[in-house]
Amino acid sequence: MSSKITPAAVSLPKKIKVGVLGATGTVGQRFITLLSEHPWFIIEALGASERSKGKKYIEAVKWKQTIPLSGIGLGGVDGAISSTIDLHSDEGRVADLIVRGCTPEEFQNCQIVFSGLDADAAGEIESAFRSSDIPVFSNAKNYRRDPHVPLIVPLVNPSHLSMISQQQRLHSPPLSKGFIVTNANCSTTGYVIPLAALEKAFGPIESVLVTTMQAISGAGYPGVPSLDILGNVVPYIGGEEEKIEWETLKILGGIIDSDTNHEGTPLKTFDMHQAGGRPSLRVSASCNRVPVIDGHMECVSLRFHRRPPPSPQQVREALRAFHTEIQSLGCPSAPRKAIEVFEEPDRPQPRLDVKGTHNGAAVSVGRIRQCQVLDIKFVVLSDNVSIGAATSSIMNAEYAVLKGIVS
Ligand SMILES: NC(=O)C1=CN([C@@H]2O[C@H](COP(=O)(O)OP(=O)(O)OC[C@H]3O[C@@H](n4cnc5c(N)ncnc54)[C@H](OP(=O)(O)O)[C@@H]3O)[C@@H](O)[C@H]2O)C=CC1
Ligand SMILES: N[C@@H](CC(=O)OP(=O)(O)O)C(=O)O
Repeated sequence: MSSKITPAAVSLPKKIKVGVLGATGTVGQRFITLLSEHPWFIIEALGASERSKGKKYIEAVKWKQTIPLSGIGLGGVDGAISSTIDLHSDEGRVADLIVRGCTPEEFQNCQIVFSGLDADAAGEIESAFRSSDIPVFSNAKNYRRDPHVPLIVPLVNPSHLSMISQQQRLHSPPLSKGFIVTNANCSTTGYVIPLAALEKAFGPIESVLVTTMQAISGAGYPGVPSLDILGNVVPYIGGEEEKIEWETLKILGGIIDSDTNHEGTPLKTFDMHQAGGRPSLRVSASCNRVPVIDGHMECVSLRFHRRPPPSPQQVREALRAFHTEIQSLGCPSAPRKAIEVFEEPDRPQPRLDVKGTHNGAAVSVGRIRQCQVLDIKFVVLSDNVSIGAATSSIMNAEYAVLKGIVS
């Protein structure tokens, strides 16, 4: 039985003060770009390592976004029309914020923090924020396997946020506001969205083969040395295949009642895609780094449990029709269409299609065809830094606000 969050009686959100941890990195910069246009969230504080602490943001960061940093405001934009500020006005500028250390004391005014922290630092820092009753929406891998931490792809399983109350209850001491929610690995996020659409339309998938071609920006800045990647393909990304194979099960699975704890309180657990007599889902991933700047491309072949399987045309229609709760609720960062389906035989392509028509918040699928070994195969393209990271965290937070989980 999957556990559902009941809608809270919340009125439309007021301005919410947010912080960004790891604000100088690739994901941190994308957070800032997106938050600066956000209708509800206002950037209150930025944090990074000791290397950056105490400097003005513009001096600490190697800014790599296409919008100039000097014109970026703090967000909370009514109507979310534009973040562009008048350079001669007194309005707050991200560029002038002083970078703080990543301690909860320095983020006390924040109602939410978004984390783009390096995984080497994220474990302790995110835990300290949670213990200080500050909600954390993280991109780092550290807590994805925690049995009480939701691993959320917002276009797939936002209802897993219902596990937050158990996480807070079991924390010592129990928490009223703090929690950790994680995003998935960027390659997992991209391909799990069409998988979810297909399971919704045609029932369980039994097996998946996925081969990734991952952009350099996935490795952060400065990332893979140019002499390793220019004119080359590197057929190994440490830990990536294991993450895709495991995370897919937690995301596509449900939440079930499990045991009781030593006090006799009933506990819930993630079913890892196995409850309700579903056949277990087997995933095999092969990951490659390719000389592309942004956009992870993935070739997917899969077999359905149902026989006969759906035709390529039925698959196409199901992907086009996929509509998610995040969209129905009206989360401001949700794409109008979750999946863009291409008919052209040579699309999607990273250089042409990575942003799509939804500023990187949706995924693109093309080349849907029959597979002679499994049932169906296709290619999926996702913006690894947007839907694969920052946009997903922001959508998770929007959902939590609308459900009254964050106030
Ligand atoms: N890039 C991508 O496409 C994706 C990345 N992720 C994950 O998101 C996280 C961020 O990735 P990315 O932005 O690419 O990484 P970067 O290496 O570009 O940025 C890392 C950030 O962490 C900060 N940092 C490093 N060490 C510490 C420390 N000891 N204390 C406080 N802050 C620290 C850095 O600050 P400073 O500048 O001061 O060193 C910087 O702001 C990682 O966990 C990554 O695995 C997830 C999905 C996709
Ligand atoms: N490893 C991914 C990005 C990433 O950081 O993944 P994770 O958050 O799962 O460690 C890539 O290089 O493209």
